[in-house]
Amino acid sequence: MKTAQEILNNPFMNKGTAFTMEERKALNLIGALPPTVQTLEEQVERTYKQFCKKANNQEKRIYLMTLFNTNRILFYALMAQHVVEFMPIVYDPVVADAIRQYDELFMKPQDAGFLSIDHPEDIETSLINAAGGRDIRLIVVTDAEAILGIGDWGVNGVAISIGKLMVYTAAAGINPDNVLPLVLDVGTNNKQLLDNPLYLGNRHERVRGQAYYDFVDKFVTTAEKLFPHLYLHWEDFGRPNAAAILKKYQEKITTFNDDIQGTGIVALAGILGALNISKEKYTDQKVMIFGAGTAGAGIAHQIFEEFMQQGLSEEEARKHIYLVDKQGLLFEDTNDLTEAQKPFVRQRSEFENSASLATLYNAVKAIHPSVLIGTSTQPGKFSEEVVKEMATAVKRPIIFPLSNPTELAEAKAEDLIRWTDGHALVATGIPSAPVEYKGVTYNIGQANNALMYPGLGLGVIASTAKVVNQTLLSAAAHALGGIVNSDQPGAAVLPPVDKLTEFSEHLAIVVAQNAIQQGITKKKINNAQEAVRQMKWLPKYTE
Ligand SMILES: NC(=O)c1ccc[n+]([C@@H]2O[C@H](COP(=O)([O-])OP(=O)(O)OC[C@H]3O[C@@H](n4cnc5c(N)ncnc54)[C@H](O)[C@@H]3O)[C@@H](O)[C@H]2O)c1
Ligand SMILES: O=C(O)C[C@H](O)C(=O)O
Ligand SMILES: [Mn+2]
Repeated sequence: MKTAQEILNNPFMNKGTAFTMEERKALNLIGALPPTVQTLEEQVERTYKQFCKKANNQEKRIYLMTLFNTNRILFYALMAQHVVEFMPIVYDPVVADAIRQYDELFMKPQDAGFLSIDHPEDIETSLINAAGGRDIRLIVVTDAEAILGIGDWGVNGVAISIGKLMVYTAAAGINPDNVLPLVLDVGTNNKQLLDNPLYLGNRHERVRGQAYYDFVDKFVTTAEKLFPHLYLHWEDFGRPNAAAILKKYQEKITTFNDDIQGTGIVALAGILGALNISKEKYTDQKVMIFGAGTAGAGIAHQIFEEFMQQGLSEEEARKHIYLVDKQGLLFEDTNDLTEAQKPFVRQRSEFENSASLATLYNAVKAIHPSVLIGTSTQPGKFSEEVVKEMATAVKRPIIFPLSNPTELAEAKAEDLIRWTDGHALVATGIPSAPVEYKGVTYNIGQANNALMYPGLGLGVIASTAKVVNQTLLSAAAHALGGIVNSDQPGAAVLPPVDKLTEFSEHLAIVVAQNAIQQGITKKKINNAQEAVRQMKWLPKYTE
C-alpha cells in the first residue's frame, strides 16, 4: 500500500482535490487533503486563475511546470483549453529562456532521462530507471548541440525534449505514460556553461567521432531492446550529426528527425497552402533557401521530392532550388559543402557574374525566387531591400522566416506584409499576431514543425508503421497543406494553432492510412481511423 505522500507526489497518480471520498478512504488520503472534493473542471478553473496571476511568461512557465510535476491529467486538461496561449510558454519561444537558465530554475527532472557519455555502461539502467516500469512508445532525444537557433546548451537542452513531448500530448493525445524525454549528455562546447559552477551537466568538451557514434548506437540498440514499440524522435542535433544519424537509422527502425523531416513537411505544406491562395502552379516556383543547414537542407529535400511527384525529372527538379549559406549561393566548387547541400548546388556557368552572388540581395536580384525560406539563425536578413527586390518580379512572394526563437527570425511578419503592400504570403517559425494592413487582417501561419510532428507521430504509432519513409512524409505534407481557407482575404497559408488537435487527428489518420496502404505496418491494422481514435489519450480521471 502506498502512503498518502507517495500518491500525492506522483503526477501520474495524483488527482489532488479531485480524489473522491471513496478513493480517499481506500488510499489512506483521509485528512491529507482539504475536505472539499472538486471536479476536474473546477480544478481547471482554479489553476487557470492561478496561471493568470503570474506576472510574466517566465513565471507562467514555472507555474505550468509545477503543475505538470504535480498532476499530469490536470496539466493536460488545462492545456487542452488554452493551447494557443500555452504553446509559446511550454514550447517555443519561452522554452529557449528556460534552457538558458536551466540550472537556475531546476527543481525536478520532470521524468526525463539523462544519459552520460562518461558512463555508457549505465545506458540500460538509466533508461529503465527513467521509464519507471512504463511502456515507452515515444522518445524525444536531443544532444542539445543546436537548440533552436541558440546553439549548444549541453544538458540544459533536455527541456526541448520535454517541451516537444508536451506538444505531442496536447496536440495529438499521445498518452503521457508512454513517453520519455531524453538528453544525451556528451559534453558541451558552451564556455558559459563550462565556467558556470552551478552547471548540471558533464563539465567537458563535446566528445566527437567514433566514441560519440558508439554511444549513440548503444543508446539506440538498448532503447530498441527495452521498448519494442518505440518511435524515436531526434531533436536539435548539430549539423553533421543530425544528418548522419538519420541516414544510419531511418531504414532500420521507426524513427524521425524533426528538424530535417518535420521542418521539410511543414515548409512544403506552407508552400502548398500559399499556392492554394495564389492559384499558382507548384512546378512554376523557384525556391531559395537561406541557411542551408539541418532544417534548410531538409526543406530542400522535401521540396525537391514534391517537384518530382508533380512530374519533373530529377534534373529539372533540382533546377528549381537555390541554396544560400554563409558562402553565398552554393556552387559546385564552393568550399565546405555538406553532404546534404551537394545535390542542390548550382553551376557557375548559369550566371554572368557568379562571384557577385555571395550576398542574399544579389542572389535574390539575379534569380528572383518566388519562394524565400529562412533557416539561417540570422535576424533581420530578409531586409526591406531584399524583400522589395523579390517583389519587383513576383506577384505573390512566398516568404517564410523560420528561424527561432523570436529574436533570430529573418524578418517580422508585419514588415513583410507592409514592404510588399500586402502581397506576400507569410508564415513564421514562432507565433505571429495577425497583421492589420489597409483594412485587411492578415493571419500569419506558424510554420513550425509542431504543426505536424504530433499528428505524424500519432499516425505512425497507431498504425505500427515500421519506418517513416518518403511516401509517408509526402502524405503528411499534403494533408497539412490542403487545409487553408483560400477564399478569405488575408487567409493564413497553414491551419491555425487553435485547431491543432483537430488537424493533428486528421494528419494521423492520413498517415496511418498511408502506412496501411504501403504495407509497412508491424501489425495488421484494418481501419486507420479506428486505430488512431483508440490510441488517443484524453485528460480525464479514471477510478
Ligand atoms: N520553424 C521551424 O519549424 C524550424 C525547424 C527547424 C529549425 N528552425 C530554425 O532554423 C534555424 C536553423 O536551424 P538548424 O537546425 O538548421 O541549424 P544549422 O546550424 O544546422 O543551420 C543553420 C545554417 O545557417 C547557416 N548560416 C549561418 N550564418 C549564415 C549567414 N550569415 N548567411 C547564410 N547562412 C548562414 C549555417 O552555415 C548553417 O548551414 C534555427 O533558428 C532554428 O530554430 C525552425
Ligand atoms: O523547436 C521549434 O520551435 C522548431 C524547431 O524544431 C527548431 O529547432 O527551431
Ligand atoms: Mn528543433
